[in-house]
Amino acid sequence: MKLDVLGESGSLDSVIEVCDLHMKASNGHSFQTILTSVSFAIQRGETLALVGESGSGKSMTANAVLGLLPRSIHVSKGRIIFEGHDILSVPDKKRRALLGKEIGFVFQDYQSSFTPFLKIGDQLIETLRTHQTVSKNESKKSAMEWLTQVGLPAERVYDSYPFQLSGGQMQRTALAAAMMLQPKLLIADEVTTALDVWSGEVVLDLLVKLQRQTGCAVLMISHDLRQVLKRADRVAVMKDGKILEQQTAQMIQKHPEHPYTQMLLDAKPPLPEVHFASNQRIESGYSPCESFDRRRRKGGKAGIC
Ligand SMILES: Nc1ncnc2c1ncn2[C@@H]1O[C@H](COP(=O)(O)OP(=O)(O)OP(=O)(O)O)[C@@H](O)[C@H]1O
Repeated sequence: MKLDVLGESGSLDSVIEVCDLHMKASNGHSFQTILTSVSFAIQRGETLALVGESGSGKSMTANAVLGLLPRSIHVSKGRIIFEGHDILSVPDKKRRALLGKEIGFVFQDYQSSFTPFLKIGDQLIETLRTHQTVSKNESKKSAMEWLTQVGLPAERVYDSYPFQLSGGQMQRTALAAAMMLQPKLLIADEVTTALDVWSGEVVLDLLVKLQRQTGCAVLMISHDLRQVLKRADRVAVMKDGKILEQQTAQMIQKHPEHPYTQMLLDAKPPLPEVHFASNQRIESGYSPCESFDRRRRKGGKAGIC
């Protein structure tokens, strides 16, 4: 079902529109409201950040877009329009076809992005061939190109098992896997949470670089206002399942309207300067972020570089 959303949203350029979304959670006896009247739209090439403290409803909003809500949670009101399709009412088969191909996603838990006992290259090929009619050789070429795009030594990562990659490398590989299908919308949910600050900054810079190259829309989810102010075009500040204010990143920084936004701004500590170019390849030895990442994961997996 393709909807004509012009007139309701006022724009045909929106890749995604979330309209008056309400959600409730059930504990088996009663319902608790977890999201109230959440609305936003993201245009092509634009990044909207949902920012707020833990439990404010950021991930559930993203999960609703992805159709990945837990059984205990349901949408009680509202619509989510992706490229003219109301994805809350499209058949499961159609939604599964959209996922990955047209809506890419990278989550904070990079470990679960890959099957542990399959080599990265095989997994990337499978992802590509699930969504596109391409030969194995073409898939390999494309996978290698995208691994290079995220600054990784493509040959070695392609031939590695996930356990042979550091956290930063895994998250970059997950970004490559999401972007190689050239989605119209990328959802990046707390992609830096499991990384050290340095690796996290590199991954976010790569995300911005790839977005500029492909022109996709990005829904960036973070609890860290300082991270998103550097990269988002617009910011929606969430608390207790509601959007308190939604403005350009510049306006949020200079003229926050809500006291809670001001509190988040006041609370932010300065970010350390990262002098690692996001597109820099790691030819040999560990990059500072990978070394740091290895140290952080005591007795962890050997990095591959
Ligand atoms: N499986 C679940 N069943 C019932 N309620 C849930 C479930 N998962 C989350 N919630 C509730 O939904 C609300 C929104 O949670 P959500 O995970 O979207 O918050 P968040 O802003 O993404 O937080 P975080 O940054 O910690 O992930 C919270 O009140 C939370 O307790």
